[in-house]
Amino acid sequence: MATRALLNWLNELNPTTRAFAVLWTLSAGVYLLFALYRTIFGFKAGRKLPPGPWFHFPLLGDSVHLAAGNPVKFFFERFKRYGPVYRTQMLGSRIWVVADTGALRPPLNDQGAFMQIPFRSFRALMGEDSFIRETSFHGPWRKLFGSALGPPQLSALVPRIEAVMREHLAAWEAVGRINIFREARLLGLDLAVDVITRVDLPPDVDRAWFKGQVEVFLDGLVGLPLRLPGTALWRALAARERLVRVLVPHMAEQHARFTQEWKAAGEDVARYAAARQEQQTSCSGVTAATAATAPAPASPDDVSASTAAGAPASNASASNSSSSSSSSSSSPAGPPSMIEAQWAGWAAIGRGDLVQAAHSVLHLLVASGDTTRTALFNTWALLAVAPRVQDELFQEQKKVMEQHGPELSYQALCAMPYMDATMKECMRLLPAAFGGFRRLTADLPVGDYVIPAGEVIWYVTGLLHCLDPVLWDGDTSGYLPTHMDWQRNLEGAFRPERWLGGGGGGGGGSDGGSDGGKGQPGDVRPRTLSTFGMGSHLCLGMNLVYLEVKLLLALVLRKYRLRPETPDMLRRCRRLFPFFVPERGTDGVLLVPRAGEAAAVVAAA
Ligand code: HEM
Repeated sequence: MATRALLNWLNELNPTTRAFAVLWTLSAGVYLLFALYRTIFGFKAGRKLPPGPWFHFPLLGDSVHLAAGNPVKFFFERFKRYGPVYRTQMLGSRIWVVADTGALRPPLNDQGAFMQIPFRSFRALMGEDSFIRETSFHGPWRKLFGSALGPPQLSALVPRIEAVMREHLAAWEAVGRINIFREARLLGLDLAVDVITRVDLPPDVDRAWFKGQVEVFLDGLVGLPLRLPGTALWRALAARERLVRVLVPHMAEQHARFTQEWKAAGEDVARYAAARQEQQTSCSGVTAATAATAPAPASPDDVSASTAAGAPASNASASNSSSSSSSSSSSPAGPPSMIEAQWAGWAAIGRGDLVQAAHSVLHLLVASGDTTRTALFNTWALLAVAPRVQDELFQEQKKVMEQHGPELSYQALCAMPYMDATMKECMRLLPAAFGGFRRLTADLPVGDYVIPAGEVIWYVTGLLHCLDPVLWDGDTSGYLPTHMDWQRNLEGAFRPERWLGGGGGGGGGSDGGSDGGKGQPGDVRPRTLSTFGMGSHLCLGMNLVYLEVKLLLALVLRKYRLRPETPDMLRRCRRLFPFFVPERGTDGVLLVPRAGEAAAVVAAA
């Protein structure tokens, strides 16, 4: 009956539409059969495979659900249904979400797995290879990269970061408000291009044009893998070509210098790192590498290492070294730059050519561009709706100014425990990165299940924070546990004081000697902060990001209160994945001068 009705309907269509309908139905059928085949027979028999939803939207998978809704809520629902390991689909890739920190430990420490972002669009733009997977020299390479971001280097970066920020602040002050979403992106781009990567451009290339092309490139990274004219990936690939064309001739000289040094070090990362460190010590009189290399935490859930490294170390000797940590303009006798560290990594796997060197600049912009802007925006967004926290921060700034004067030096930035706590709390509630991926090279047992070698696993930051063994009591009956429900209970969820408390909920005072913040009995220090990764690939830019966000907040909050033009901006926000995108027109924040208060403090200081 139904078949006859279908045939009649088809007969009534014009030939072109009919052909199209038949083709579409056939391809949908083939796709479904293929998906079924892979699900049933795609794995070796005899293993208990983790569960997952039986249906996924073709190509898009769970990105459909995630695009409109709170992703933590979404993953928490899945966790309730399937437990700590389940199958999902994202942008054409099958992925296994793993929320069991014990099971994550080996893969996150490069045992039976390597780092790989599975999204095809990302791989098309960034390439398939990565030297970061090479365990034989990953340790020395981390040391090399880390030495470009030690306390002396960070200290030297402060004035540059501040100059860029002050320029932006002047523009916001002129109109008395900030569109925090757009402005965070522009500021993030300026910091990534002008300060972190320090791209040096030929005089005839417009920097604004260059940054515009970088934006197009970044926009194509996480999207549908469609290389069709007009798609984000298509435009990003074209932007990449243009950027590389500009960079290649201009960086030839610096790259030639690097190649010479690289050869002199026997084309070995450890020896190159040692040689650079030697030069650095003899140039500036300080050894940055020891403090710079954040040690990988012993285990993924041992976040004490990651949280301890989550802010510039207060006791680090912050030399006022003027040594450059720039990429394009550093001299070979100075400390290594981040880009040189990248080049060493590529050269070590036989990719030391100039074109790859230009691609490395883009890789560094990816590592630092959207992540930094998301950290800036997420922090602003939470603070704008939390006047209590703003006031606590202002009180802390008053003390910092009394002790260090009005200048925002590296030392002053290291003396802000409540600000550190606020940053961590923002990164816990609204992580600037949604986790990391590993491709398994060996079967991974998780509880009763086994994920086969070859599959991709994903630790979802927000879910791990939700299941924090210290904050979560195991109750799955509610909407979301209070410590993550910032959309409906901001005061209960957003509590920087947690990070100042000890294990028993003692409130402020025990972290770095702060007396800032009003702790409550429930303010227990969280165990999990995975925003910057876990295990042996813990983010190397973490201290830099903390420094940037703290500097911006100090600059703004010393003079202004932030007041959102749309007070329920956070609740109205629909798009949170992969980055928090507010509803159009709701991200305006007013700069309300602190009038006499601020002026009096500055005068006293
Ligand atoms: C808010 C900003 C940032 C966030 C949230 C972030 C997050 C992360 C995460 C989650 C990882 C580990 C990935 C994994 O385990 O799969 C990572 C690694 C890394 N990040 Fe960041 N990142 C940020 C900013 C930066 C910046 C500014 C830089 C450079 C200046 C940077 C450089 C790196 C590098 C080089 C690694 C690889 C480390 C390794 O493989 O040993 N990141 N980042």
